[in-house]
Amino acid sequence: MGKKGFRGKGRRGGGGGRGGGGERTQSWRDYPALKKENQKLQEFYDSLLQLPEEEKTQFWDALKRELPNSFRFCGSKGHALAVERLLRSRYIPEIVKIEHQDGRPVDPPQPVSWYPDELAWWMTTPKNVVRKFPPFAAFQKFLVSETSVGNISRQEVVSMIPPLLMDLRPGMTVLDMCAAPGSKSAQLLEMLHVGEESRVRKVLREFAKEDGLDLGDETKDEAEADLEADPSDAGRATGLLIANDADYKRGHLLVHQLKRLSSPNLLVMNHDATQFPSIKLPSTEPNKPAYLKFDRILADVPCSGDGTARKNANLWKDWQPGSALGLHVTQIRILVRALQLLKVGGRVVYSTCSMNPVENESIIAAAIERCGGLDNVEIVDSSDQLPGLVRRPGLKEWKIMDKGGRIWSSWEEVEKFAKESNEGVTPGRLQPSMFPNPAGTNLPLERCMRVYPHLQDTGGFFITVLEKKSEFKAKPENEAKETSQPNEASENLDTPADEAKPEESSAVEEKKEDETMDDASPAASKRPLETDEGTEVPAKKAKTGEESSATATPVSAPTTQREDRPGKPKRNGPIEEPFKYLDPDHPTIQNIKEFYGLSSRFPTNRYMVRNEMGEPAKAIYYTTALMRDILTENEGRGLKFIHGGVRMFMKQDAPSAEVCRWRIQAEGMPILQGYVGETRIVRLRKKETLHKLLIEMFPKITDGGWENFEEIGERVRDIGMGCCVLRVEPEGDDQEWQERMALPLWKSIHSLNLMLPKEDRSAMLLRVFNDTSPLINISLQRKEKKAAEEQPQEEEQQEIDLEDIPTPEGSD
Ligand SMILES: C[S@@+](CC[C@H](N)C(=O)[O-])C[C@H]1O[C@@H](n2cnc3c(N)ncnc32)[C@H](O)[C@@H]1O
Repeated sequence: MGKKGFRGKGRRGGGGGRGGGGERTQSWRDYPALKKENQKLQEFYDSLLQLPEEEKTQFWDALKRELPNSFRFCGSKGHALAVERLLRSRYIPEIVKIEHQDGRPVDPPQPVSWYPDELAWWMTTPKNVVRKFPPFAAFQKFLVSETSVGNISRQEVVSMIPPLLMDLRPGMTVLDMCAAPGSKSAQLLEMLHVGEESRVRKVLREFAKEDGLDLGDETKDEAEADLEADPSDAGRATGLLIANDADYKRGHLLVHQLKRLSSPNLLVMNHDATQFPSIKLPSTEPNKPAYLKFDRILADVPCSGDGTARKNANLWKDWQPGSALGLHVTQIRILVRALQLLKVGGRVVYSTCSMNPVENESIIAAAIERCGGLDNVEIVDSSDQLPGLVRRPGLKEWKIMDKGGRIWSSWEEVEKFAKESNEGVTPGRLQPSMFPNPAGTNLPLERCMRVYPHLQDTGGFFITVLEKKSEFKAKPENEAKETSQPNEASENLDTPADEAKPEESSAVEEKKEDETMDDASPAASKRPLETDEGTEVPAKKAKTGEESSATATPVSAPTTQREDRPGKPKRNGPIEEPFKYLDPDHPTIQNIKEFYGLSSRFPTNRYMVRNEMGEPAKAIYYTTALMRDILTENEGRGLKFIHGGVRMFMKQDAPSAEVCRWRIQAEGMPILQGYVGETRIVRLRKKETLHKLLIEMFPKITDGGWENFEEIGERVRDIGMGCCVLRVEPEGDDQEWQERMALPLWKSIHSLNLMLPKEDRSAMLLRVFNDTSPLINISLQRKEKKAAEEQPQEEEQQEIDLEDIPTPEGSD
């Protein structure tokens, strides 16, 4: 659709807001188009893809058009579906009223046909039009608000494909090797948690029955819950996702993105994936160390990213054949390492947002060759997966464009040229593994999957699913090369590692992160990952290539813990705080248990803090049992863990000694709430009661203020001070008032406060009440009123000080 004009009514095109909104007609104007031409790029793909003339035009037209706007509903399925319902019922009816300037109606968002459960959507109106054009304002607000709280992921549709081909199931151990900014990791994490909510509710119902409590009829969801899907931890998800990125800053972007999913099953690491270290597990046999192997690995590697030209317009001027050539060796190493780390029977999904075979089919062929061939690694036929997704088979024959733009069909041709015309020197950056290997023609490379922009109006993408058939000892790089194409004269054989230096190879600009943190960008690494300050390298490179796939990669020097490397400058960023688990008998844990009446069924040996002393100071985290084993077993081994665990309790100033100083944090609430005793529970049923608690911060309950709280009034008047669980159990038929939740509520001497970050309050106000009014800080209003008076009363002053403290933003 591109840059066409639009017209529509006012700023409230999609509804929303209790405030005003004009009825002006608005139009969105064109802006000067960037020149989208690159002669070498066109020459290369015309020669490589050999598309029929008509299709060739469609291919280039699509690559030059602006990308459709796409997004995915995320989080637990029930919640994601609730947010998706709002799109249908509240926003689409308004979007269809918007018109192009020529009177054509705007296409409303549509579900992506091949994405399960209609959770992925797209619309032809580009992102920047939705962002800037007033009639889309309410819809844009919805997108931004739900993105900020983690219910929507603004993700390019092709980037959603790789996780869907992983056949990932709850309970699995999963590694995402190049994970930042994290949209695919988010998908993987959701898959690990599939069915958890209903499993947990079913188990809690069984516990209640054992305790002689009647919870009424089983819900449909509970009746359908499959406890066997992940049976060992009272319905909770036991799997693990390690999201890794070599870039420290992008690693933290990853943490920011994924923290919103509040998963105790997520560990974020910061390693070069070509040398991803072996992770120790508690051993079950004496003198026989055990190491973690993965069921599933995603290798969404750094690439030249020519498939993203629709949204990275700079690619048109920046594209150089050398960008792809320079990443080839790193990509092979990452894939070989992935195959080594995999369990037999496990799957690696390899993907790039490039259409260049030197980053795709040649990597698959070279990695299989280095791992010992098809007996050890199979290319999985995924043609029956994702029906509706139009794709093309992988190439069996291809050509390579050298740094200077000359196109070569085979390594023999290169060798001949080097010998006869170029004084034995190979043209820039070429090497044998880049070319179709005559010895490897039996590889079913047609099982690889190519997605081109014109097939269904997307970016370009490449995906291949590999399965490990048996353990192997990977061939060293040189040996693999010599076996395939020996050539003593080639300069490349002498300097293969140099070719992979990412800082040389990334001609592509790293993607500018906008508020959506959309991915599918190339993001090739921009600095040396394998050299400098040897102590930082977690696993020796030579060993990585040569070891058996079953063997551990040793860690060369401990670097994780603060005390290990005092004052040492760090390649990747500051050293992270250590992870220390608390003794279940620790007085703080005992105090928490007592105050909240926590059931003894809830595990107490998974609480962790992040400081050298191992004492609860600011936050207490909760992790799965597997993560605890990993973090404790690998302490001091030099592994760079940058995030793990969900904040379960936060330190809080309390109004008296009897009140527990550890409030339950919102992100830990879904895990813990079913185990909290009745003494700390408040049950809310009416929509308007929640509205009051969301919009008002610190509403007063003394002096009869509790009477304004409807069905919870008496309960909040009588319950002891401190943190309690507000169980939201909606009643009535309102479709937008159906979702059950548990939220932390703090009771002070005079007031109440929902312990939610402001952006969560605002997002919930918009979602449940279609209300965009600003929050009202009652405490602040009172404070201002008092400041206007001459002498504030001492007791009142004290109340304000106490109430000013318990806001989650302030204390996190
Ligand atoms: C294409 S992006 C990954 C996108 C990501 N999978 C997603 O869906 O959001 C490639 C990532 O690889 C990282 N990277 C580059 N070289 C790496 C290496 N040797 N090891 C691990 N990560 C690397 C980059 O920092 C970048 O974040």
